[in-house]
Amino acid sequence: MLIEGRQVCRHYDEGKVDALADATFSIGRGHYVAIVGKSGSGKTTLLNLIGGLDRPTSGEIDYDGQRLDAHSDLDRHRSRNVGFVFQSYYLLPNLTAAENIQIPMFESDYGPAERAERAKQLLDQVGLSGRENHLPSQLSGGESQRVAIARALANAPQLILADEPTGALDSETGDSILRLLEELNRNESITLIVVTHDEAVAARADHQIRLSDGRLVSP
Ligand SMILES: Nc1ncnc2c1ncn2[C@@H]1O[C@H](COP(=O)(O)OP(=O)(O)OP(=O)(O)O)[C@@H](O)[C@H]1O
Repeated sequence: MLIEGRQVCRHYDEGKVDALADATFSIGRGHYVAIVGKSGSGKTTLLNLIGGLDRPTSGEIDYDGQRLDAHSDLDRHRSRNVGFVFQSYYLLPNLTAAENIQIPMFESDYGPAERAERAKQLLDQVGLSGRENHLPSQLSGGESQRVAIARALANAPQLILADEPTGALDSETGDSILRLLEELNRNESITLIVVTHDEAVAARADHQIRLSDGRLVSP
């Protein structure tokens, strides 16, 4: 298994809010998994724990056999292993598409020429050839999300975590974004975890992790 969680809990406000309680789950290498549930059910909380953006209050999460806990280097986990895609893209408005894609590469050993070449290749890969110098304001929502996906791929991650990646897009554009993520999963064996409240989106994944009030429920 690539990711294993055992009795993972995340409480907020000194235990008054159980965002996630006793979650035990496993996700295999190369799998395509949806984390699905209503608003407030704990989906983003679980995704953030897997991605090392947050730590559990109790319980254990192992990534590729390494414990993600108070002693582990979560910065390293995030920059080496994980590509993040969010509903609202989070592109920096004053940087071009190519510059946005290069941001995570500063955490790796790429030199300037290699960074520029890699950004160009990644733009080609997400279907945006020739848009290197476009600013985010010059891109549509779907194009912005493609740039965000290219940025997620910057350091060749094993895992993509996508939090409502189609939430801000119309259904046709959303479908094309899901197809792009699914191609990366299928063709490059990147493990793909998509958070969604939309059952139709969840049904596209091979496995579902279903949450209700912070607890895992059987399908
Ligand atoms: N930083 C925080 N402090 C206090 N409570 C929080 C915090 N973050 C999340 N929560 C609470 O934890 C619960 C789970 O939130 P979470 O964002 O994981 O749900 P979600 O399923 O992703 O919801 P949505 O689909 O609306 O984004 C909610 O009750 C939320 O209010």
